[in-house]
Amino acid sequence: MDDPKLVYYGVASVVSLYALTKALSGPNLDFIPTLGSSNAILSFREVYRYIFGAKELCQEGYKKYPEGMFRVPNVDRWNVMATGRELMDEIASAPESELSFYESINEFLQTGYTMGWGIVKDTYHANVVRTSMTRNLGVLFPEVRDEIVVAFDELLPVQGKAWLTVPAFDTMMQIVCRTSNRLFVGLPLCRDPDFIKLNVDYAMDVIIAGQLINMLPSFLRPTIGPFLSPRKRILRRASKHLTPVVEERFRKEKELGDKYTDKPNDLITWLMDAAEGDERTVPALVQRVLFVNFAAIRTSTDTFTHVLYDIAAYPHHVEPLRAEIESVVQKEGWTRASLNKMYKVDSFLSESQRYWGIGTLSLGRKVVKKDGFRFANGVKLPYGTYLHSPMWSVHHDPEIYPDPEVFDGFRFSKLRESEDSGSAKFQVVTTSLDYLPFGHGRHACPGRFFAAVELKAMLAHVVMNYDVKFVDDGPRPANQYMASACLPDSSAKIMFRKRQE
Ligand code: HEM
Repeated sequence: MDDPKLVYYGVASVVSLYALTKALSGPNLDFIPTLGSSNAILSFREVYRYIFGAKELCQEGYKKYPEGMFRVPNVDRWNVMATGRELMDEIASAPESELSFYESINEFLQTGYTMGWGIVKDTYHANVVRTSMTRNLGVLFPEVRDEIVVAFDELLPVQGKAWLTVPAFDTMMQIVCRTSNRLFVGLPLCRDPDFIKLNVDYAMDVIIAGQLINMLPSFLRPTIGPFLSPRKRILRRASKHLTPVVEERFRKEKELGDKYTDKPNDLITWLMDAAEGDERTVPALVQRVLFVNFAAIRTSTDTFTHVLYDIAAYPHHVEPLRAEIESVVQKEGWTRASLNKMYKVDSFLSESQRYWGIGTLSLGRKVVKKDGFRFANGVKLPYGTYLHSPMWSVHHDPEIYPDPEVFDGFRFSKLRESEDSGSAKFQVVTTSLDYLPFGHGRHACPGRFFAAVELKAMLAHVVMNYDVKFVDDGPRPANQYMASACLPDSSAKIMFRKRQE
């Protein structure tokens, strides 16, 4: 690219194509105020600001349009942001037939191509996670705890007083993947290196493939989409591990009928019990296990890496956390019920999610009602509009959270203790219009009960067994802001040593 003219023409074509796409596609939203220019070409500066971190742009709109709406430009479309409790409440409670969570997420991930059309058509897994998985968290807690202990021991073999340096994100990803799969597929598969690796790879590859497919014009997607998708490749790898397990369970079911009472208590069984029609086949069940892994692993790993950085960045929390955990465990041991009594542990996780969170937006929806979605205030958004709420701004609003720029790991436990009988209101799993890391309303994350158990047990394990610090006693590694994502630095290293008394 020595010729500057080529660069110029290249940039000019991309800008024109982008402006043309945005101007021609998408609904007319001229009546919603914009930040920057409302002209498709001139809004390019805001597109750039959006891509390199929606946080600041949305904060500007949140201040300028409280209890209202504004729109921010993404590369190929406008995103409408709704602020204020009333509008957010309407979004969270709107039916799927009017504001669709699934259409919004499926377009982002191109789910049909990246994870199969069965997942798009039938979302029964959400119910399985919400009901069977959550119901079993108490009885399966010893397994979750065992996997955490074994995984940390194997991945962090600290000795004496020596510090051990490890890549933070990759190490936590391994531990989260193993621990989650102890509940999903059980031993020994949850520890199989290839099974872990393929789930980790899939979690990363789906996002990339989804974005690439999104760049294609719709008419090319059916032809090119499958080639860009990692689905078949990963499904083949996963089938080697899972197909014999699922086949064996189908065989026993056929042979023993009602007498098949010693079914393993895991995700595979819960899915088999709930699946119907085409979804009750071996390949569909294998794909479904992969999908639940996708929903669980990246979200939980990013969240826990933030938590780990916070332990190192705000070490004055460690002693009070240790005192709380020690006192509860001495009386009751390690159980799900005892974890529920660790208010400070719960609070630290809540605060980390409030302060950083893995995204800066929440309540992503697409208007799918043919004649548009009308809010109670009379504003009507046309069919096809993409809608969000600026979560980061809500979480940093001083009217909602006093001193929002202070990281106070015990902010929520203090609120809980000040209410009657340890109110459920300030627990990490309780979603609200003021607390949105797991969404809110109809589609609030069904896996949050499991995620909370797993991440609190990991946090408690870390503070009870290790000292943690950044390499060279440096500062907290900077987050990576990309569009609406707020990701912890995934290349930073962190140091552990055996806890010194
Ligand atoms: C800290 C970890 C996690 C975070 C931050 C998180 C966050 C979210 C969010 C924001 C949503 C969308 C909610 C909305 O727009 O209203 C969601 C949906 C979902 N999550 Fe999670 N999640 C986490 C862990 C998990 C885990 C461990 C599982 C499974 C075991 C899971 C399964 C799902 C599923 C299936 C949905 C789709 C819900 C539906 O179909 O209505 N998530 N999650």
